[in-house]
Amino acid sequence: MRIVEVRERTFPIASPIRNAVVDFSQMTLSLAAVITDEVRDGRPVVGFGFNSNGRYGQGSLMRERFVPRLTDADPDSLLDDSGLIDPHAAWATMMANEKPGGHGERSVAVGVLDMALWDLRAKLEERPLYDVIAQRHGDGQADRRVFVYAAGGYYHPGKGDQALQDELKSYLDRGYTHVKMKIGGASLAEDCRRIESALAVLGPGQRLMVDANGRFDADEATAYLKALESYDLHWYEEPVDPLDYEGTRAVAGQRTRVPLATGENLFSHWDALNLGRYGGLDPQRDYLQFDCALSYGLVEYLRTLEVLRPLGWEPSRFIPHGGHQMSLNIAAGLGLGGNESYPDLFQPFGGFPDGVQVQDGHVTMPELPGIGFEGKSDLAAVCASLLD
Ligand SMILES: O=C([O-])CC(=O)C(=O)O
Ligand SMILES: [Mg+2]
Repeated sequence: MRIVEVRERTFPIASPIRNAVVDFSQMTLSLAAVITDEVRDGRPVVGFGFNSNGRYGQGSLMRERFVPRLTDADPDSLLDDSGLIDPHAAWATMMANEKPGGHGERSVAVGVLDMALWDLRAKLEERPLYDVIAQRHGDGQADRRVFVYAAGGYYHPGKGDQALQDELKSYLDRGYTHVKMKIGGASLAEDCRRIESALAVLGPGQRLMVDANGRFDADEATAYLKALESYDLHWYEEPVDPLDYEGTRAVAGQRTRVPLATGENLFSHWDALNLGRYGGLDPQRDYLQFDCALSYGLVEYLRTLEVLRPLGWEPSRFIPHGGHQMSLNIAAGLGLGGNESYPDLFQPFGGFPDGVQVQDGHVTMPELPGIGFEGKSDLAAVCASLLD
């Protein structure tokens, strides 16, 4: 079998919301289709992938470097002994002639293609990707029940505390137990009022995460932490710039009972390892949120898990950013702590296959071949549009 063509297109995922640092009025993503000459049920087998919110579409990098490397390669060099596409070999081919370090936007372009290659691989095996991952890289058995939390609580023009409460309550009504809201885009006093409004809806039990999107320096982040300590929070996310390991360490060293979470904007296993080495985080208390769709895909994510394990980080402390089905499959296949979800945002790319309900803060993965995109009809239609 061989890859005959890779198509990509940029799609808008714009939304009139903002966090502490960016608004999403111009947000886009790249969707890619890896098309093969393997025919099943009269149709070629195609793998799909896309990046999650936050880093925009990466079509030019794919067109100029990563796709030609795949399509120009000796087709046999991309296969393993079973004669099926090997995402690890394809990854090495895409990354030929790329220097180490400087993990900017190329990690997004490769992450999109890596996702499509894993979707392809699992479809060729006619199995759910979580099974492929569990067998090849986990303990052999996937756990199809995955914790998910609802991310939202953005700043929005004219949105008051009542609207925030209504939003968060609607997530609870849809089966979520934990919800996330933004902080750092208003004064500390206003954010405290918003947090209190949210907690009034949620009740006790550390059911609220707050996300500062890397907005603060260490002193501001620590001042926020002092105020946050009086609330019963599940975690305090990205208090400082993700590359500010010293700042992370300063916040983490305050010895509070508020867990920290970070990592969605670190894009390589080296960056992750540096966070683990120098960020002062506690593997018993804190959480890591690396998102394969932004950071070179599952091939690199496996390296990240591997280098952090000796520092005490078990897969259960990883809860990826991004709200996509790829990370749901990884969570089920490798026993991660769960996955983010955006119930009302970034559609049709986020979310779950049709009919999958959130119950008691968990979803149960259906048995669909590949990642499962074809089981979500609105997403399947967008994927299919790439093949017209
Ligand atoms: O607002 C964003 O950029 C998304 C984000 O941080 C998250 O989902 O944690
Ligand atoms: Mg975040």
